Amino acid sequence: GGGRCPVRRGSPAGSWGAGRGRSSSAMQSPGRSGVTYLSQEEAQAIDQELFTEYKFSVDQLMELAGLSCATAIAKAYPPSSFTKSPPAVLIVCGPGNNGGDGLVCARHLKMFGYEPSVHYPKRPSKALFEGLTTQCQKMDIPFLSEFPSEAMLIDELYGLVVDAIFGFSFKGAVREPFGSILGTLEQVTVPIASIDIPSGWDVEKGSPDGIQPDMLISLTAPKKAAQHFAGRYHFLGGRFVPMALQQKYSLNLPPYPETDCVLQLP
Ligand SMILES: NC(=O)C1=CN([C@@H]2O[C@H](COP(=O)(O)OP(=O)(O)OC[C@H]3O[C@@H](n4cnc5c(N)ncnc54)[C@H](O)[C@@H]3O)[C@@H](O)[C@H]2O)[C@@H](O)CC1
Ligand SMILES: [K+]
Repeated sequence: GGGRCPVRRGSPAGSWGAGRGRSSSAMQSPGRSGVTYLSQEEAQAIDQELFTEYKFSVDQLMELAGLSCATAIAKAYPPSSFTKSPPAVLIVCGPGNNGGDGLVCARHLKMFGYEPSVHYPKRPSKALFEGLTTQCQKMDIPFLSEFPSEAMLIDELYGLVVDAIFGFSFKGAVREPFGSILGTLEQVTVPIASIDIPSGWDVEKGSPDGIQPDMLISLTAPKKAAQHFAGRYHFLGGRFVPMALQQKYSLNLPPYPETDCVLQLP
């Protein structure tokens, strides 16, 4: 592991749909390639609006989000790129909806021919998460009761780690057991694919000392922290934001190709 490809930066800004919709907030910042990078507050406002105004259920969007993540992972790390067969993936799930995305992602990865294992140390007692857990268990996806304490062990057993610990609601100093887990993940050499936000990163400012994922799958729209992402693969997923909502928040999302649920960002 170790060697990472140089980042591709500096592609022309505003290459799609620039100027569409109205600018709803002076806080927004266009990232490289024109797509808007959201503040934490904006991400949470869009989330709320999808549920309250647009009447989506969490289950629906979580399914689409998790499927997007598994699809993006399969594009960046096809099973043939793993040194071992079947391709083993460790998915670490946190206590909120980001962790739920991870459970859905694990289930789809299994369907795609991967061998996922899940570590899920803080499980909310809600029917949604219990259901997602049972679905995984019934598909023979193992749940590890202990997190491997040595990074080397993770490197030996898995070809990829999926970080589904925290998403856009993360705030403050990391509490246990996630501090130790992230400390170990900082030392692994196999690639890390982070769902929505690299966990432990400030949602807007990032974290130079935190984990450095090789892949980031931004859901709905990238958050400001994504501007500090230096890994090889940045994908957009969660192709479920209605056009009126895209326009209200001036998301300026690039068009997804054909029927794809993910899109690689420059
Ligand atoms: N709005 C959207 O478009 C969608 C969002 N989804 C996912 O939902 C995520 C947001 O989910 P949530 O709002 O549930 O929150 P998160 O999953 O981001 O995290 C919140 C959880 O982490 C805990 N937490 C926060 N700060 C912590 C700290 N410093 N130390 C330890 N624990 C901490 C909280 O107590 C809470 O349990 C998104 O990032 C995305 O992955 C998808 O499931 C569906 C669609
Ligand atoms: K994450």
